[in-house]
Order: sequence, then C-alpha cells, then structure tokens
Amino acid sequence: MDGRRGLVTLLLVGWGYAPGMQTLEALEAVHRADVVYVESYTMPGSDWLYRSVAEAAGDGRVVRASRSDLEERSSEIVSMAIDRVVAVVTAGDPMVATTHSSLAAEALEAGVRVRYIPGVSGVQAARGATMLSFYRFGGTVTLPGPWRGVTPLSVARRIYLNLCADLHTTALLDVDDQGVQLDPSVGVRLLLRGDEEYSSLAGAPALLARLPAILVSAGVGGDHRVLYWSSLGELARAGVERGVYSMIVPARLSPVEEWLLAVAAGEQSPLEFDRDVYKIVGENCKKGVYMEPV
Ligand SMILES: C[S@@+](CC[C@H](N)C(=O)[O-])C[C@H]1O[C@@H](n2cnc3c(N)ncnc32)[C@H](O)[C@@H]1O
Repeated sequence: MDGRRGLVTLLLVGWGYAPGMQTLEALEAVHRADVVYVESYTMPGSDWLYRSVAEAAGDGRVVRASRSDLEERSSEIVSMAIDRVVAVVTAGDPMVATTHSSLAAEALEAGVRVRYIPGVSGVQAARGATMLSFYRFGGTVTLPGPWRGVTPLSVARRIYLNLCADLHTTALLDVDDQGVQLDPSVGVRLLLRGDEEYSSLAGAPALLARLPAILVSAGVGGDHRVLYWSSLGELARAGVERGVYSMIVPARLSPVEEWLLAVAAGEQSPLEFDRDVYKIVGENCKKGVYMEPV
C-alpha cells in the first residue's frame, strides 16, 4: 500500500445550523485543511455560511461548492484529497439528510481516509424544540417541491406506516436550486394529493388531511418557533410566515407530550385534534392496508 494512503484526508465538517454554533473541532478542521469547500445547497437560508467559514479560515483557501461540484464532479475533490487535506463544510450536520455519504464512499474506495466532524443539526434541534419523545420518531421523509414533478405517494405511505408503529413522522421540506425552501402549505397540498392517489390504490379512504400537524423552526438562543394546526387540511389552506421549517405529523400524543407540546408552542391549551382518525388508521393497520408498496 502507498505509504501516504491512510494519512491523506477528506474532512466532512458540520458547521451547525446558525452562526455561533460551530464546535472547536469544526474550527480546528478548517484551520488544518489545505482546501475548504463550502456547500450551501443542502440547507435553506444558509447565505451566512460561506462568510462564516471564510472568516474562521482567515485566508484564501475557501471555495464555494455547488451540488454538481459535489455530486457530478466528486472525483475531482476525491483526487485532490489524495495529496492534500480537503474539508467539505456543510450547514448543520453533514450526515443528516444529505448525500455526502456517497462522497465518503468514493473517497474510501480511492484509499482516502474520511473523517466526520459532527455539527449541530437543524433537523434534530427542530425535533427537540417540540419536546416530543425522541424515542417516538419513525422514518423521516422529505416533502418534494412542485418543481420535481412528482406526487409523493411513498411519503403518504411512510406516514401511515409510522402511525401503524405508533411513531411520529418528521417531514423535511425540499430546497430548490436557489436554496429557497418549499412553502409548507404548498408542500402539504401536494402531500394530500399524494394521499388521495395512494389511498385509492391501497383501497382505503385518504385520512392524512384529518391528522394534526406541527411546524417547527429551530432558532438560536432557545428562540424556536413551534406552530400547530388541528389538521393537515387546515395547514394546506394556511399562510405561513417565512422561516426554515420542518413538519411533524404526530402519532397519538401521550398526555405528557400534549402538555409539553403546548408549552413548547407557547399555547395556553393543548392541541385540539380529531382523535377518531387514529382509531380508523389503527384498524386499517391491523387489516394490513398499508403493507403493499404501490
Ligand atoms: C436537506 S436537510 C439538511 C439538514 C442538515 N444537514 C442538518 O443537519 O440540519 C434541510 C432541511 O432540514 C430542515 N431544517 C434544517 N434546519 C432547520 C431548522 N433550523 N429548523 C427546522 N428545520 C430545519 C428543513 O426541513 C430543511 O429544508
């Protein structure tokens, strides 16, 4: 084996989801690297990122990287890491809801050592801000934007499957090529269309519009925004203030969760919602309605 192999390094660095959330490890990685790529395309509203990294690096080693730099031309970055320390910096955590594991796989295959430096994840902070039980989150989905030209049948099914396991669903919201996040109400309207199509194929009534919905935007200094609607149908019709959101479709909430969620949302009373819908979904789960992929 080449003597340098195993020493050369690709660093996948998490820069946190907001300024001020950088770990000492992340700062040290950026100082140590010969070249620093900064990608903003996986995180909406991350215009601050490039400047923050450039200020920390303090010289001209910082380069902006587009999606095609990291996905289509990834071999150029991997080749560079054969004789230099290359850092790829991401807002939030680089391994949460990104495609950077494929860059890591390509580097490992080329004999380049990969180091993962975790960052403060916006997705995890969003879940935390709702105060719902960490153990009750099931598979995560992304609500696609209309620009993808797809109707999200599999997202609807995943929400039902999570409900069958009595688990909450975290739905991330798509980001377009300009780094703009999908409007939550538009995403939910498309989801409900996906539910109509999916449910008719599964031979069951479409029920997602009756489930409650929580929108959450994790902020800084404990200033998180938690908003809830008694139904996804209502959220589809609502206008939502700008922000970077994730959506949570809760399974049946425990009394403690109902109370904590109300506190997190700054509301006087717990979320009102249609409790019967959980019963109907539960009966469908027992009949195996959601088992067949469509
Ligand atoms: C493609 S994912 C990348 C996540 C990132 N790697 C991380 O660790 O947070 C981007 C999505 O995560 C969610 N997200 C990121 N930051 C958030 C925040 N501060 N509050 C709520 N949701 C957030 C949003 O749904 C956003 O569209």
